[in-house]
Amino acid sequence: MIEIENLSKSFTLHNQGGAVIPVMQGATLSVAPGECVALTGDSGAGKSTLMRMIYGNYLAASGRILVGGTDVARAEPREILDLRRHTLGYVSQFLRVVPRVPTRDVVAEPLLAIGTPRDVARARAEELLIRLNIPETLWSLSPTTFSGGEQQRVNIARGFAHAYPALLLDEPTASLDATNRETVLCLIEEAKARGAAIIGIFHDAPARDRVADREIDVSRFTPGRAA
Ligand SMILES: Nc1ncnc2c1ncn2[C@@H]1O[C@H](COP(=O)(O)OP(=O)(O)OP(=O)(O)O)[C@@H](O)[C@H]1O
Repeated sequence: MIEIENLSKSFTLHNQGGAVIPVMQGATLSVAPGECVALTGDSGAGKSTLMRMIYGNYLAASGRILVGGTDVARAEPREILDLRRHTLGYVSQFLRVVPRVPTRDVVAEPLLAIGTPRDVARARAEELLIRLNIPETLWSLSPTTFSGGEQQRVNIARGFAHAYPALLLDEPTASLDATNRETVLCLIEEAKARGAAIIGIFHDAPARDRVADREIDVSRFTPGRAA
């Protein structure tokens, strides 16, 4: 479902004389449907950078990133948007809040975007909001004023609303209480059971051990570092 071959990436620091910093070299990995692969490695190894390249936020210098047959490294912006709409979900660490949109619609939006009937999309959104303990009194409010933890749970609900065939999870259990953490782990297990290919970053080691089938140490792709 996800196949990454020989991926390299450098950052050009335009505000520092155009210095070119290589951060990744020869990254290769694949994730099958129903499998969860955890990215590990020290801080600065390149875990988030790899995830952002898979999502099409960062351009790769060379290599291939196949997600459901689309090469993200070479895709047109329109293809990337299509891929994100139908195939590839990304639960980042922070909710990007659109002012004035009610929480229920923030969560339902990925389903509405692919033409799901409004009542079905709303029912799924409500199911997730209940599971993630967002009180019903908040559903009609914009999450702009929510606490950090509430925003994170809305973000997770949104990320799991549509049954994406491929899913990127950046620290999905970070700073959650035990009950909500358990719910997120169950959502990941359910996504695997329906065949989603998942790549995750989990600093929560017990969570990683529970849901990940394999670990890939990204340090082995860091230029100048031994694996
Ligand atoms: N936008 C950027 N511009 C320049 N350098 C960057 C940029 N983003 C990341 N880097 C560099 O790329 C390297 C990898 O960073 P990345 O955030 O992917 O590491 P990480 O493994 O996710 O670390 P952490 O566990 O601390 O989040 C680091 O050396 C970082 O300084």
